[in-house]
Amino acid sequence: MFDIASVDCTESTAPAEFVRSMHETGFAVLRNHPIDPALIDRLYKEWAAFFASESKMDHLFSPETQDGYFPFRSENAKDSPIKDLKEFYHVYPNRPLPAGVKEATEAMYAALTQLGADLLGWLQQHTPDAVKAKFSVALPDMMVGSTQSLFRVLHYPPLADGFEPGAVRAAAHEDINLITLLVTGSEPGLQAKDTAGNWHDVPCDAGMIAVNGGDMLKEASGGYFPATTHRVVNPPPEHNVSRYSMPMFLHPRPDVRLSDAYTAGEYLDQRLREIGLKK
Ligand SMILES: O=C(O)CCC(=O)C(=O)O
Ligand SMILES: [Fe+2]
Repeated sequence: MFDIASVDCTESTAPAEFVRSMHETGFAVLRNHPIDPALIDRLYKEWAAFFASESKMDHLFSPETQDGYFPFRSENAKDSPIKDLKEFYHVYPNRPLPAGVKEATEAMYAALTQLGADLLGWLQQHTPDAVKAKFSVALPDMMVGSTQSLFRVLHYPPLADGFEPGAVRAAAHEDINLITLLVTGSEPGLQAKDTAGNWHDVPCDAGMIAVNGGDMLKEASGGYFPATTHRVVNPPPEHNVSRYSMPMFLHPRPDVRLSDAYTAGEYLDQRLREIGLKK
């Protein structure tokens, strides 16, 4: 049974239901959450204009700081030889942003950081004591003072004629970080894999926020919270349109100890090399 909860954040049962779903499936979907729908709409409009403009090339990413614009086909999933069919922009705090998106993007970054801290509080509260004992500090405290969280704005363009066989919008992968808050895509396509290897559509209507656990949460919890494999499938030929989505990857401070084997900083460096974003 792979039951991704659709959690109404205003219900008293929300925290426990959220944590059950994160344990059993690695995913949960939030309704009635505190992120302003008008801000979500504004962001999608402003970023669509950015990706449609030639001036996006003036904002090419910096290999050192990893912020900025990553052109079409920059990234491959770990162990995948084929680049994904996407372009994206990486937002980090205290880095310049294109003028047309700056204000709303900074507001969204702050709002998702706050929501993420609240959700980590829910996880901390409803994790069994034996698992909690593994955390070097409480989960929300891992984020205090962190400037590492990454807000990624993704554009998957319509598929071009004759695109490389086997290429997909986003190949199967796990996220690296603690938890991801995904301001849901403008189009369907996100799927999560259960432990038997079956793929399930992640239910995300417009305005919902999908949450999933990453490798760092799995590492810190000794596997109690899985880092569920997910992917974005290509659209059917009769509906070949752009898709936008906006994941916020919550990253602890680099000095935070995840496990006996790794600090968060050591863990991140290793994974960025594997996905071709760092040399
Ligand atoms: O576009 C999506 O819905 C998911 C993107 C994703 O999984 C990622 O960027 O890690
Ligand atoms: Fe992902």
